[in-house]
Amino acid sequence: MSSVLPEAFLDKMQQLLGEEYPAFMASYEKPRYYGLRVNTNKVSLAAFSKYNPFTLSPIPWAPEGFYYQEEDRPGKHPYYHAGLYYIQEPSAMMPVELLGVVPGDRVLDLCAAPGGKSTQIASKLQGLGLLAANDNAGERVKALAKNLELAGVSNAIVLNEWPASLVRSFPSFFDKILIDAPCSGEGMFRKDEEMAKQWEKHSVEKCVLMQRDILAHAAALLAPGGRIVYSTCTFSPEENEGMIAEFLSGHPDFRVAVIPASLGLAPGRADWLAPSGRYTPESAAQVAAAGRIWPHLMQGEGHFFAVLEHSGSTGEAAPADEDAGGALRRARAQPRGRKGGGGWKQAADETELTREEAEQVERFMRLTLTRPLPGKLMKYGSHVYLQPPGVPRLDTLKVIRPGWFIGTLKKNRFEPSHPLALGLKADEAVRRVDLPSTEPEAIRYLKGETLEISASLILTALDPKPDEEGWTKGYCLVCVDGFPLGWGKWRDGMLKNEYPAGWRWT
Ligand SMILES: C[S@@+](CC[C@H](N)C(=O)[O-])C[C@H]1O[C@@H](n2cnc3c(N)ncnc32)[C@H](O)[C@@H]1O
Repeated sequence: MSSVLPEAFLDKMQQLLGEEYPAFMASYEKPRYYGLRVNTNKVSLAAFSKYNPFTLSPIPWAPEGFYYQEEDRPGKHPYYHAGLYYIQEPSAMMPVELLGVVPGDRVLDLCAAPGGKSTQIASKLQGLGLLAANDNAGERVKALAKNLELAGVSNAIVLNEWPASLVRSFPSFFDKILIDAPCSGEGMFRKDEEMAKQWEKHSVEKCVLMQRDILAHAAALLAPGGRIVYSTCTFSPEENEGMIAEFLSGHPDFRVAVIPASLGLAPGRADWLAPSGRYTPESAAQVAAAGRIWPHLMQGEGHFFAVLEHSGSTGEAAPADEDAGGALRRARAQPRGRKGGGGWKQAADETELTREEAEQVERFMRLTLTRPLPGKLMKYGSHVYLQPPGVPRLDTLKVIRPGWFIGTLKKNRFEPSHPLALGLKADEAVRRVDLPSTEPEAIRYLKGETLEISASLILTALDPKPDEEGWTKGYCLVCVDGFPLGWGKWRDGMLKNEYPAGWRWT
């Protein structure tokens, strides 16, 4: 593999690493690592270990993360379609671990597509608080929305914005912000040879410009006392230590928090920073507290991480042992800013359902679900969403999902969405059918086939069971080993397949 690495990159790494360079180069001849992360929003680790069909071993820095073997192919299992895990490079699980998310936090994932870290944040939130997942790339943001829906996330909004535009709607709003920055990707060359081929000498300078802009706006989006994690998958000091030193020089109310030694990270390389007019010697010295994953030292691809803590509105540093929820409580006490003017995408009152529309949704819920769902009902066009509490007005922003997409208003009826099915627990549906993952029916369902299912196989969480004739007829949640896959419509022994075409097993 080392033959595809660009000469200029190799020269640079040799200069930086000195004696360590041969060990670094030897890592390119070793196979890459494969990782998956269990979605604890849907299944506990203990329950997953009972069902797990793969050969897994734990990733030391991520409690929900596991290495798997290449031949396991977890993307080709019905559990993938139930959103029970996300396939993610092991090092990429570190930034969210460092963010210290607790249920109830307001979290912004600023550069979020395709959503690996957003789904991890959502697992940590456990359905409480708010995740705002944003990416400025129009195509990539669609994958982000889909991955959040597959993961069954009900408390997220998805935005397609530039950071500067977010500041107008969310000034000093978020308790935690993740910046998984666009970068020159040098740490990914072993995983993806194409990235090595695309690397060019000037990519670092281009990325630095983007990173500077993103970091500056993130500071304005953070609540007093909040935390930013900045991460890249590249080695270049300009995009890492240099960027952080520069940020600290312009933002004296932030400091780099020390990363627990138990995570086993190599330190930030303050010694790689030459004197520069862009940062002070004091800021440069602080970056030693940042962390790096080196492919020759740990079982993952190359990454950089810095935890940036805001000192709090009083100007005093937050106590080191304060729990992450402390930042949240302080932040909650702050008055929140409201939107700025200009460029309305949809007037606020257009998002309200008419009485008839609200009744249609309510009727569906009563007939199909065992309990009402929390959140504020709203519509964008004919699409109905449940928005988590605490979201300010979004009408100046490009909104991809203003909340959990639960269904569509049709003429005189409400049609449930696929994301609604994926965000439910099996016992929340009045009717469900449970397909074993070991039988072919689960895959036949995922391929879009109609299934023959006798009435005796329609289960319900209602106790006592409904006694009216024909209760088994209607929308039925199709599950694999007890985990929702999607909707079917049952009638007279046939389960009409409602699995959407764009999601099907191929
Ligand atoms: C490293 S990738 C993010 C990967 C993602 N966090 C994950 O775990 O799946 C960086 C992302 O930043 C986005 N991006 C680039 N410039 C941006 C900007 N100015 N504002 C917001 N997002 C940006 C890119 O479109 C890209 O999707």
